[in-house]
Amino acid sequence: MADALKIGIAGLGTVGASLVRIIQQRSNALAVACGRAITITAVSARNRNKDRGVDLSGITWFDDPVALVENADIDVFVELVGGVDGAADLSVRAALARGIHVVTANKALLARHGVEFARLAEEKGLLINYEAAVAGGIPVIKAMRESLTGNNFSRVYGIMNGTCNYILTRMEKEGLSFEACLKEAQRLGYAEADPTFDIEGNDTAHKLAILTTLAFGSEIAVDDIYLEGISNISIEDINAAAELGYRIKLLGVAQRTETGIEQRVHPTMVPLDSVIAQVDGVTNAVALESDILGELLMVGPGAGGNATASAVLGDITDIAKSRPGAQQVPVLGRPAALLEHYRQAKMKSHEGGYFIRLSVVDRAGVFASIATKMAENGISLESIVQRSQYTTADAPVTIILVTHATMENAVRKAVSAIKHEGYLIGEPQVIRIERPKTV
Ligand SMILES: NC(=O)c1ccc[n+]([C@@H]2O[C@H](COP(=O)([O-])OP(=O)(O)OC[C@H]3O[C@@H](n4cnc5c(N)ncnc54)[C@H](O)[C@@H]3O)[C@@H](O)[C@H]2O)c1
Ligand SMILES: N[C@@H](CCO)C(=O)O
Ligand code: NA
Repeated sequence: MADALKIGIAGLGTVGASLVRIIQQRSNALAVACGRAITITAVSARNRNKDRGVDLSGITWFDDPVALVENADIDVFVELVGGVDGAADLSVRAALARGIHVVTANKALLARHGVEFARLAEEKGLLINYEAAVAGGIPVIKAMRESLTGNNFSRVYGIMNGTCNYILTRMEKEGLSFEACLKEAQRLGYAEADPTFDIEGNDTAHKLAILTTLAFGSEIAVDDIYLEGISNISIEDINAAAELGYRIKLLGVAQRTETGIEQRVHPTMVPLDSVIAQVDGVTNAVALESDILGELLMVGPGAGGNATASAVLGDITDIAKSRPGAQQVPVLGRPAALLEHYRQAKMKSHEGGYFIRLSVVDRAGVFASIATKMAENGISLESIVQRSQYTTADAPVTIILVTHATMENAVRKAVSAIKHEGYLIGEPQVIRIERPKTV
C-alpha cells in the first residue's frame, strides 16, 4: 500500500469536528477505497480544551493555522476556519507557498480570492478542492469541473443556502416566526458565524459567483451580483404566493443574456408544481441548463456537519487517489490564465415575471390608477387582485399584481409612478418570478 496521506485540519467546529469523527470511524474503509490510509497529523482551533466528542490524542495541536501549515508534516491542508481575511486567507496562502494541496469549505474566501489562489496553485501543480463550499454535500463542483466539460451553459440557478430555505419552509409549514427559525438553524450548525451573511443573501452570492465562473469561464465577479435577502419576506408574502400557485425560495441565478452575464440573488417565486418548489428545509438544489446535456437538477443536503464533511472527505480522497505528476483538474474548471473578463448584464434589463404587493388606502379609483401605471409602462398583467382576507375593516387594502414577462426597468418605473400618487402605504413588495425549464 502507498504511504498514508497526511492531512492537517484547521477549524474544529461544526464541519471540522464531524470530519475528524468520520475519518477516525472509517479509517479502514477509506484506506481500501483510496489504496492508502488517510492520517490526521495536525489540527488547529481556538480552544484546545473544548470537548468535541473526538479523540485528538496523537495529533499535533497548533493554536495558529499558519503555524500548522508551516511546521506540520502534511500533504493536504484542510481549511475549515471560515472568514475571508485573517487565519483562513493566511493559512491557505502559506499552504500554496509551501507546495501543499488545499481543501476548503470556505466560499467567502474563494469568492474573494479564488482566481488568485487558482493561479498560485497552478504554478505549483497543486490542487484546491472545494466541493463543500457550494451546496454542501451535493457534488456540484465535481459535476461542473469534471463531468460536464464541453457543455455550454445557458443558466445555472438554485437554492444554495440551507439556513434561508430552512427558515422559509418552517415559516410556511409551521407558522413559526423568522427569528425562531433562524435560532434553530444556528443551533443545528447550518448558519454562518455571522448569520447576516445567510439571510441577506451574501452566502448565496459567494456560491453563485463560483458556479458562474465554472459555468461561463469568466473571472469571479462577486461584487457584480444583484443582492436581496429574505429578511423582508413576511408571512403575508408566503401565503399570497401559495394562493397564486407559487412558493418563495431564495434563489441564486446566473444566466447568459445578449448583453453579458446576469447574476442575481433574491427571494423568488417558483411555480408550486416545480421540483424546486418541493425542496424543503436545509436541502439545497442546483439546476444546470446546458446545450449537450439539457437540464440537470441536483438536490441534496446543503448544510450541517455531516453533509458538509462528506463533501470535504470526497475532496481529500480525490487527492489521496490522484497520481503524483498527473495533470490536475484546473481549480476553476479551466486554467486561471484562460478565464475571460466578466461582462455584466445590468439588472434593470432583467426580463421576467413579477409579483407586486401594494398596501393602499381604500379609495375609489386606486385600483384603476395602479392598472393604468402598469399599462403606461408597457407591463401586461397576468392578474390583479384585491382580496378581503388580506384586510380587516378600516385597514389598508392589499392589492396583488402578477405580471407577464417584462423588463425590470419598466417595473421600477411603474412602482415609482405609483409611489408618487399618494395612496400607497409603506413600501411595495416586489418579488421576481423564475420559471424552471422543465422540472
Ligand atoms: N456549517 C455548515 O453547514 C457549513 C457548510 C458548508 C461550508 N461551511 C463552511 O465551513 C467553514 C467552517 O464552518 P463551521 O460551521 O464548521 O464553523 P464553526 O464556527 O463551527 O467552526 C470554526 C472553527 O474554526 C476555529 N477557528 C476560527 N478562527 C480561528 C483562528 N483564527 N485560529 C484557529 N482556529 C480558528 C474555531 O475555533 C472553530 O473550531 C466555514 O468557511 C463555513 O462557511 C460550513
Ligand atoms: N450557512 C450555509 C452553510 C452551507 O454553506 C447555509 O446555510 O447554507
Ligand atoms: Na457541494
